[in-house]
Amino acid sequence: MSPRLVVLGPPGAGKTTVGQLLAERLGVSFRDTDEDVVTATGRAISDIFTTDGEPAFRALEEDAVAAGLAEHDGVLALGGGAVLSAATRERLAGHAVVFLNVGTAEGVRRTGLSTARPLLAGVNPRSTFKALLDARLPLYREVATVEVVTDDLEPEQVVDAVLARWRPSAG
Ligand SMILES: Nc1ncnc2c1ncn2[C@@H]1O[C@H](COP(=O)(O)OP(=O)(O)OP(=O)(O)O)[C@@H](O)[C@H]1O
Ligand SMILES: O=C(O)C1=C[C@@H](O)[C@@H](O)[C@H](O)C1
Ligand SMILES: [Mg+2]
Repeated sequence: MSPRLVVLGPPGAGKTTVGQLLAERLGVSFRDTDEDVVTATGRAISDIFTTDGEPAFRALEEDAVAAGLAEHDGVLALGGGAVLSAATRERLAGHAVVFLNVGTAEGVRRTGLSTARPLLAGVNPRSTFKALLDARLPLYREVATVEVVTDDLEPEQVVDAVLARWRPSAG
């Protein structure tokens, strides 16, 4: 079993929003590794980050991604930092992987009103977001088979762009 599509990108790129819409359009189910970590631990992601630290969250996330890739046949959204794991990047080889990109200004705008994102909770979310994006862009691109820049698109338009460019050659 293998996901039809894996969706990744930075916070606010729309992995959850667009991933759900993509699943609806394709008539398949949606799964989100952030949600899987919350379900498995019974804890909020911000609590895991604050109490146990980021490495503990990354270990849980790596397991959630491996399980999702092995068990899920619909659309699988990964946490924004999942690509930081070399093991995860290796596991993504051969999958249809959509990179939803978003620039700093729009990414901060979309995530700015939420306190649920521990990595962006500091004093300067803009510089934090930019640093995160700079560090991760090569990693997202290393594993992606399709990239869509979402800044000027509504979620349904992002879905249209993904479906227009994704060729389901792998089934
Ligand atoms: N293309 C878009 N245009 C406008 N708003 C968007 C778009 N995509 C997502 N949003 C909005 O941005 C916010 C963040 O979207 P979403 O939660 O889907 O991002 P995410 O990539 O799953 O983030 P995270 O990494 O934190 O899980 C939501 O309020 C959502 O409605
Ligand atoms: O970009 C990140 O590192 C994160 C994104 C979210 O999806 C969550 O996985 C968590 O808040 C960390
Ligand atoms: Mg999400």
